[in-house]
Parts: sequence; structure tokens; C-alpha cells
Amino acid sequence: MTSSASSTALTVTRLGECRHDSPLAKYIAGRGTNEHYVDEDDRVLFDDTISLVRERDVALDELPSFEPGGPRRKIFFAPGTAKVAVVTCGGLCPGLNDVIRGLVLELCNHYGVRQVCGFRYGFAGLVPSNGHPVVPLTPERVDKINELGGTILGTSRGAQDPEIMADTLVELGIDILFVIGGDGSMRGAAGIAAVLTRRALPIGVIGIPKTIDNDIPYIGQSFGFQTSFAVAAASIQAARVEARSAVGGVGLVRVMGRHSGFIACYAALANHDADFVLIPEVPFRLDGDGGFLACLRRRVQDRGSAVVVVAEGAGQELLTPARAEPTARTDDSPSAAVDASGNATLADIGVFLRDRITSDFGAAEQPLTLKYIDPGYAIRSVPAQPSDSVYCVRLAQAAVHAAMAGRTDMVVGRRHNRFVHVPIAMAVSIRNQVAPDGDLWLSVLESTAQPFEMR
Ligand SMILES: Nc1ncnc2c1ncn2[C@@H]1O[C@H](COP(=O)(O)OP(=O)(O)OP(=O)(O)O)[C@@H](O)[C@H]1O
Ligand SMILES: O=P(O)(O)OC[C@H]1O[C@](O)(CO)[C@@H](O)[C@@H]1O
Ligand SMILES: [Mg+2]
Repeated sequence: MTSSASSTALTVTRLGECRHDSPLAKYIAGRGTNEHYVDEDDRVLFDDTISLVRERDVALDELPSFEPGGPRRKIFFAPGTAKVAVVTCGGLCPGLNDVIRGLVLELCNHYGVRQVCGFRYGFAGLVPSNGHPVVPLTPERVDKINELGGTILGTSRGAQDPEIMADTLVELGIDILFVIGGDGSMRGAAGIAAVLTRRALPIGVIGIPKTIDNDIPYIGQSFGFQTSFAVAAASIQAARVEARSAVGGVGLVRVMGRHSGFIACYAALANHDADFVLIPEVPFRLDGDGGFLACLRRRVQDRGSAVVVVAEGAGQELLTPARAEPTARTDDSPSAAVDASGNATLADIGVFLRDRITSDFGAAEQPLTLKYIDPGYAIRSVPAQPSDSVYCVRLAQAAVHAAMAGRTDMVVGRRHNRFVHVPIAMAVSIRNQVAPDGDLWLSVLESTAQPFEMR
């Protein structure tokens, strides 16, 4: 991640000069940067160790850095006049309603905004021919929605024409569009922003990255992730109880995580009693003395039972050897290998492992009682836990501050505990994944005592 950051790549686009006094200026009048606060004229460093900074070998002012989040003293849109829209896209994620509510309350209560609306069912709601009515969002309408899972606006996958979506914003007189979604949604948001820029329209597009997979880079953790892995951890606990209560007990738990194994790692660490964690980033072999199946049999022999946590994207090459990840979508038609948005539809590693473990123990005449648990959508359809809710509210506040100050084509996030603005191009430039040589995977290896390699 270090090498790809440059000052230019981290520059956030602005709609124009900020000429209006911010209603929040009084809160920050006397503030300057300290360990708890970053002044709007300061920058948040990309790197956080001396060696990484030294490696850059550039002057202090040229070190890659992010624009800080937070209210500005002067803003672009006159308070009270802006018309704002919100859309949620992609898979569900705990906290979507918290963010919607946070946006509406911040806009209405602090910036005097009187017109906020929501597009229904993702980007499809911005295309009139789909027939989804636009809904008003008021402080009364969003009251208590944070107690519900899902999104009150609905969501969808699948491509929509950015020109038509831009037309819709113009026709409705929208000044700011907030897009709450994952990497695909952020690409979609960038597409809309590009059309608006080409047409020289001062309409802001601000992303609030959402993903239970935690696969958006540069922002620490994405909202909803903590809640999701907490729910997944409960399934692992159940698997452990089942496994310990049986002869030759094996608990096998499959959790979401298409290309990034963060949920599997964190959920396993939360219990600290998984025996194996299998993730997409670390390939493994099934057969042979050093392979996973032999390791699992030995673990059950040694300890009486074992728990295996597998991310849905792990070991795909074992199921479909020639499978290549699709790059960009080219048409509307979902195929067997990709969903409506062009995301890889994966083969079921959980069921595959369940069957292979059963036949392997059988062939070795080793007793086995296997319990297979797949919490599936249950980990993402729940309301956010308080830690995520707090994060959602703060992200929403930071997003509104950025939007009112005329920023566009960017997402809000928190890096090294500071809220920052990340250009969308940067946020979708790579995928955040568990580094096999990083400290998280080392913690997993320490916790599970699984072999360093099963290859
Ligand atoms: N490369 C792209 N360019 C423009 N729009 C895109 C692109 N990729 C995805 N989108 C659009 O963004 C929306 C959401 O995308 P997608 O289904 O991939 O979910 P996501 O935002 O990545 O969330 P999740 O993390 O749940 O996968 C869809 O309407 C999709 O068509
Ligand atoms: O079945 P759906 O709704 O397309 O979503 C499944 C995918 O969504 C994710 O939860 C990401 O949002 C992935 O982990 C999973 O593969
Ligand atoms: Mg995605």
C-alpha cells in the first residue's frame, strides 16, 4: 500500500470556493491541531512509522497525506439552501440505517437543510424508467431507524447509466448525492461525478464506504464490520460447543468474505479457540501429509475435537481450478460466474470441505462427528452494535461536513484514528486484504497454532 500513495492521488476535488460562513464555525473557532483534533488546514500523514517516512526520502511537505475530515469555517453551499439525496447500494451491512439517520440529522439540525430525499433500491432508483418513487427523508422519518437492520431505502446490484443518473440529479435540483455502498458503489459514484464534472455542474458526490468484508483500503475498518464478525463469532462458539461434546467432533463454520478474510480472522480471534482459519489470501492444499485434511485429523487425534473457520472465498482454486476473477462488467446479463454487478459468484467451499472432511476421515477409519454451521446473511442483516453505530454517526457527520464544504468524488473514512477524505479513485484502486505477512495473520497463526503453510 505504501508505494501507490502520492500527493496528487490524495488531492480531493472541490466544486468551488467556500464563501459562506459555516453554522458550525463557532464550535471550531479557537481550535488547532492537537492529538485529538486536526485543523482544516493541516494534513493527516499517510505513513505512521519513522521507517516508512524515511523510505519516502522526500521533504516533509511532500509526504503523502490526506485532507482531514471535520467541519470547515467557510462552506460552499449556503446553509439551508442545499437539496440533498441519499442512496444505498450493494449488499446489506449493519449500520446502513444509522448512516442514513446520521446524514439527515446533521444536514437538517446543523446546516439547516430542508430538503433531503432518498432514492429507492440503489442506483436503480436514479433511473426513472425503473419506476421507484423518490422518498422524502425528514428527522421524523429517520427516527429510530437505527434500531432496524437493513436499509429503509432498499438496495440493489446491477449497472445503471451514469448519464441518466446525472440527468435525474439535475431534474430534481439535487446539490449533493451521498452514496452509501461498497467498492462497486464507489465506482458507480465516481462515474456519476465524472459526468457531472464533464457537464461543469456544481453537484457534489460523497461516498460513505460500507462493507462487512472490510475490503476498502486506507480507511482502517469499514462500518458494520465489527457487528458482522461479532455475529459470526457466536456461530464459532456454537461450533466449538458441538465439537467438544462429541467423539471426533469437528465444527466447521463458513462465513462471508468474498476476496478478503477479515471476518473469518476477527471472528476466530474473538473466541480464540479455532483450530484452523482458511481465507482467500492464503492458499492451502487439501491432500498429502502437509495438507489441510491430514492436519485436521491429527488435531482431532491430539485434542479430541477441532473447529475450522472458512471464509467463503477461500480455496476457490480447489473447486474451480481455472477460475479467474472478472475485472469490469461489460453488459447487463448476469452469468453463472458473475452477479448483476460483475462480482464473482463463488463455489461453495463450506459444503465442499464438509464432504471432503467426511470422506477423508472415513477413508482413514477415524471417528468423526461433523457439525456444519453457515450463518450466511444473518451476520449482515442485523442492526449495528453500539461500537459500529458510533462510527456510523461520526462518518455521517464527516460526510456532511465534506459535502457542505463543496468536496466531491471522495469518500470519508478513518485512518490511524483520524477522520480523513479519500478520493474515490484512491479508495477503489486496490482491495484491502489480510496480508499473509502481516500482524493480523500472525495473530491468527498464534491463536490457532495451525501450520504456517498447508501446501
Ligand atoms: N465498475 C463499476 N462502474 C460503475 N458502477 C458500478 C461498477 N461496479 C459496480 N457498480 C454499481 O454499483 C452498485 C453496487 O455494486 P456491487 O453490487 O458490486 O456492490 P458493492 O457496492 O461493491 O457492495 P458489496 O460490498 O456488497 O459488494 C451496482 O449498482 C453496480 O452496478
Ligand atoms: O448474495 P448477495 O446479496 O449478492 O451478497 C453476497 C456477498 O455480499 C458480501 O456480503 C459483501 O457485501 C460478500 O461477503 C458476499 O459474497
Ligand atoms: Mg463489492
